[in-house]
This record gives sequence, structure tokens and C-alpha cells, in this order.
Amino acid sequence: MIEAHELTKHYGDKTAVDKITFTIAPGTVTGFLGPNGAGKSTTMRMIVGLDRPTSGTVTVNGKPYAKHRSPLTEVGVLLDAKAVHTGRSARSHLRTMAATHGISTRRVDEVIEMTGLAGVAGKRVGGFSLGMGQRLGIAAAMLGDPRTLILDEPVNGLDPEGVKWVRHLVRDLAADGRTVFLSSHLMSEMSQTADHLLVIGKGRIITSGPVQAVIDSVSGTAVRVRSPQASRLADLVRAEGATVSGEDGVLELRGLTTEQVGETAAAHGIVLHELSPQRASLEEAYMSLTQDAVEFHSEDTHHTTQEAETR
Ligand SMILES: Nc1ncnc2c1ncn2[C@@H]1O[C@H](COP(=O)(O)OP(=O)(O)OP(=O)(O)O)[C@@H](O)[C@H]1O
Repeated sequence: MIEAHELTKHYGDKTAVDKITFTIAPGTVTGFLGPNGAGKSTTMRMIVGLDRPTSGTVTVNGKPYAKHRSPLTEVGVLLDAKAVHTGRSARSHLRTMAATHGISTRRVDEVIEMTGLAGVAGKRVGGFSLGMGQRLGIAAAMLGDPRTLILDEPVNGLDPEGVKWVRHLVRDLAADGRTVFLSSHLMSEMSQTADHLLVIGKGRIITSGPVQAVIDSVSGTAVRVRSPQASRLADLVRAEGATVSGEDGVLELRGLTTEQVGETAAAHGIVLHELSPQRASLEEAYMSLTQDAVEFHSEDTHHTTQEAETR
């Protein structure tokens, strides 16, 4: 469980995190989303005591991180996988970490096995690929068998097999009753991995809630209907308050549920060839939610090409 209350961080004049209050519940995977510079890493760093809040509080499993006597067994953290630049082997790096926290070497071997590093555990970490570094970072986070995991961009640099592995790993950890809080810019991956979302922009919470509720709050659900009597159905559902668009026997309705549309059709003997909810993707919802919070807008590609041509 992670609980933040009015958590705030200023860097000089810059407000990186602005009075955010949230609870990350155990037994769930909570995705932390937001554009570059939104304040995700700063929030995660404050949770694990690497940055001191300017004001407000944050606790993990009921206490500030620094107050835990054995933090590694409470909270597993992956913040910057590239941070481990060492000439030591992966095994020796993990053993050193384990030794300073009273964790057995058997557990080191377990996490090496669990993260698929067995074949390279004797190799120098400095020579690791980005993906191997991520796996090592996850192994280190898992070392103390913690109740809470905080993972900043855990799939960054992983190949598709690695991405799938992280997805299953975090889902299993949450199913075990653990708290998993992870950030990612990969929306399709997040929609498959997370139960809940916390979306921030410019240091403030934009929205939070179950993934589908967040998507529906933005787009609402449209209903697609195909019928040989489409125009008659369109008149009926309009009378019930739906907005209708479409042509050639295919309608897209908003404002009614699939159940309501089906029942209206049945009550008037209208034949349906298709009746399906049309949900927006998380990516579409995310873009719409964060459009005012993006600090670093990309230039329009077309525009850039034209500029390049005139140079
Ligand atoms: N040590 C620092 N000193 C000054 N400003 C900082 C520092 N760390 C972060 N910031 C600023 O705080 C804001 C939030 O940064 P943060 O790294 O938390 O965002 P983020 O959501 O993790 O972004 P990204 O998705 O790019 O990793 C940014 O404007 C950033 O420039």
C-alpha cells in the first residue's frame, strides 16, 4: 500500500509535483501515466526516500520508506536500470546487496533464475544490454521478496518476450496480494498489464481509477449497429436520446448502451446483423486526457519535412 497526501516537490522555481493525494492498493497493478516531465519519476523517488518532499507526506506499507527497518523486504524498487555501472558480475552485485540486508545467497540464485539471468549471471554488468540491465534491476527489486514494488519503465529496452515476461510477473505479484506501481509510456502494454491507472500531467493528478473507467470517462462507449432497417432504428433511438451517425445500414450510436439498443430493436421487430460496443483504446483516451499537459510537443512531421526541403 502506498499513500500520498498533498505530496509536493519544488526544484527551485519549478513545481515538479503539486499537492498530489493518492492511494495505491495492494492486490492490484497500478499504472502510472503521464507525459515526459509530468513528475512520475520525482513521485517515485519521493516514495522511496531518494527525494525529500517540499511538503506533504508519503508512506509505504504504513510508514515513510526511511522508517522501515528492512526496506528491501518491504519495497522493491527499479528506478534507473542504467544506474548500475559496475565491473562486477550480476551475481556478485546481487550478493553484495543481499549481504547488506541479511538476505540469503539462495534468494540471490532464485531471483537470478526468476529473471532469466542464469546464463549471464557471471558476466560483468558493465557489458550488459539495456534489456539485461532491466532484468537485473527487476532481480534487485525482487531480492527482499517485498510486499510493494515500484517500477519506473520496467519494460524499457526489453524485447517482446521480455515485455510479456514482465506483464506476467507483475500480474502474478499482484495476484499474490502485493502492491505493484509501475510507469510506462507504452499504452497498449499498460492496458494489458494494469488494473488501475493514475494519470498525472504537469505535477497534478489528471485522473485515476480502473483502466476501463478511465477510458470510458473520456470517450464514453459508442454502439455499432448493422441492420437492414437501420434508418427506422435510427429514428427510434434518436427519440430515446441517442446521437446517431453512420450510413449504408451501419450506425454508430452514442448515449445508449448496447442493451438498450438491442431491447428497442426487439420491441419493434427490427432485425440486427451486428450490435457491438465500440471502446476507445487507452492510447486514444490518454492522448485526449493529457493533451493540455504535454510540455514537449513534437513538431508536425509534415511541417518539419517542408522546412527541411526549403533549407
Ligand atoms: N533534480 C532536478 N532538478 C531540477 N528539475 C528537475 C529535477 N528532477 C526533475 N526535474 C523536473 O521536474 C519535472 C518532473 O520530472 P520527472 O523526471 O519527475 O518527470 P517524469 O514524469 O518522470 O518524466 P519522463 O516521462 O520524461 O521520465 C520536469 O520538469 C523535470 O525537468
